[in-house]
Amino acid sequence: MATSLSFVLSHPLPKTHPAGPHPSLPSRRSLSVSCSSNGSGSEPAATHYAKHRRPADENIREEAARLAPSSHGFSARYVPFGAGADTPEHYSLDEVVYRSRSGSLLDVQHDLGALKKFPGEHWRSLFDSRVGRTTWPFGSGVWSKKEFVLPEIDPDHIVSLFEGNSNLFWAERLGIDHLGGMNDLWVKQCGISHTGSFKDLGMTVLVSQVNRLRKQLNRPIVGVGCASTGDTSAALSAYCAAARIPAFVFLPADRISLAQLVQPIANGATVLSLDTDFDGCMRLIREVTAELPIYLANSLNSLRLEGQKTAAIEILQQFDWEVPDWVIIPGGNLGNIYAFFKGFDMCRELGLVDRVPRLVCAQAANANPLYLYYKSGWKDFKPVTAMETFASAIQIGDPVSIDRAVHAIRSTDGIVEEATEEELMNATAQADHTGMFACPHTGVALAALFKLREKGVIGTHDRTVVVSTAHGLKFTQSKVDYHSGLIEGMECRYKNPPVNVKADFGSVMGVLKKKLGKL
Ligand SMILES: Cc1ncc(COP(=O)(O)O)c(C=O)c1O
Ligand SMILES: N[C@@H](CCOP(=O)(O)O)C(=O)O
Repeated sequence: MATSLSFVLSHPLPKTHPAGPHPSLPSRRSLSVSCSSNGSGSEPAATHYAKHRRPADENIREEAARLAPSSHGFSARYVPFGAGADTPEHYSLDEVVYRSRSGSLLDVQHDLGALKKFPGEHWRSLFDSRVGRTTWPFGSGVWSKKEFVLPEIDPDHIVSLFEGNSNLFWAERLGIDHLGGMNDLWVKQCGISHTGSFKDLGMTVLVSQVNRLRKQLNRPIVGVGCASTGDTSAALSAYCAAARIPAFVFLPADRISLAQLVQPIANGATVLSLDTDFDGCMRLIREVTAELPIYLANSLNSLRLEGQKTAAIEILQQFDWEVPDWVIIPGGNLGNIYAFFKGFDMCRELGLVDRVPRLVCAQAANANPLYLYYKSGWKDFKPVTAMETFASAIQIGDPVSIDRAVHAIRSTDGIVEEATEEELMNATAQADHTGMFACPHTGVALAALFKLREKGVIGTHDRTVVVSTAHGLKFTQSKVDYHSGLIEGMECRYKNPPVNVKADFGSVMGVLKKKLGKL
């Protein structure tokens, strides 16, 4: 068991753990410790607090560098997706590699043996102790789980905007009014985030690793690039701007929202608006990154998913490490559904929880290759040409992570559901009427929930989490269209258009009396 001083400083242990004391937080960094843990479980006298503010000329990154070790025995590497711990093919995370020798996807494989030296209770206490702090880099919901994410990176190379720690709220009225009295319905607000989507969780990890490659290992990486339906590019641009790394984004012209388009522009990225769809942009960025030393930031790069999986760990944490029954996630390129699976499964494997929830992947009917594959009994996967959908960020017909998604669904006795344009827009509007401001992708997940409730698959008292993937404010045009009732072929049943009224007392009173009469 580790006994070095530096290890103890970066790994507070439960008091009862034989490996050593559990310095209460957050001031463990200012402990004037002069001895290492002796493994006896007794509290060394030296663990008295001297709570000093860091010197005025030192920032939190420098403070972390002074106090934290850069390595502590945990490690991770790339392996072909689905490979076991004994695989002969593996790569250092410092290599620039996106595919295995046979062309399959890669996965980040952690040394679970090393992590298992500590019981689940240790990890639960450690992660809980870091929530809501400003200690670098643990103020981030992603980096507060650093040992499960990128254990070997030096905190000094981390590029973080203190992402994560997003709200998981009880959707009381939505459950009662619209879902037959569901009383344990929750929404994980991954879109209430720095750039307005869950992509921040993955991008902090990917850009941090690039920062390490450039700064520590002097690799000639000239920038980072992605194809995007709007959210990946926004996150990439923000994190690259924070780290002074050039960003290159390939966007399908006229297929993303104005708010999403303006994000990379404002953050100083090189924005290429291309006359093709997302799948076309994806093909181009893969060709370009094979040719130029531009690092690929799409979720084909499995580093991203290491950050995204922390949203699943956060959900468990927010439920005091109780496992929900269902988690519903909208799917496009299909990295995120696997990231959630990985987060949940890692916690099961390491004893933080004893099972995983059932996962539902929700797709827009206009871009539903996973749904069709699922319906075929997993017999026949065919990419589709994705049609226009209000859930524009998931308008993807040839998802890169198809194999990862199938694994996630099958391993959790999961389900794939789809939502038509009318279903997703109605679900969004209904949720909004209960106080949310859901994006259309969240609408897809909500519509899937409505359907699974109607079919009786999800029960009234099942603890269910809907993952909201982006902020509704990025997609206001869809709401304007809906509430104007101007969408061709759509009833817009829950529309609530503004009333144009003459600015005189009588007219205003007339409108209000009519309205009050209906309440
Ligand atoms: C807002 C939003 N929701 C859901 C998704 C789907 O995530 P994934 O591509 O990982 O399936 C994306 C991106 O594709 C997105 O931007
Ligand atoms: N919705 C995504 C599509 C690309 O997905 P990625 O996870 O592979 O980057 C986006 O916002 O661009």
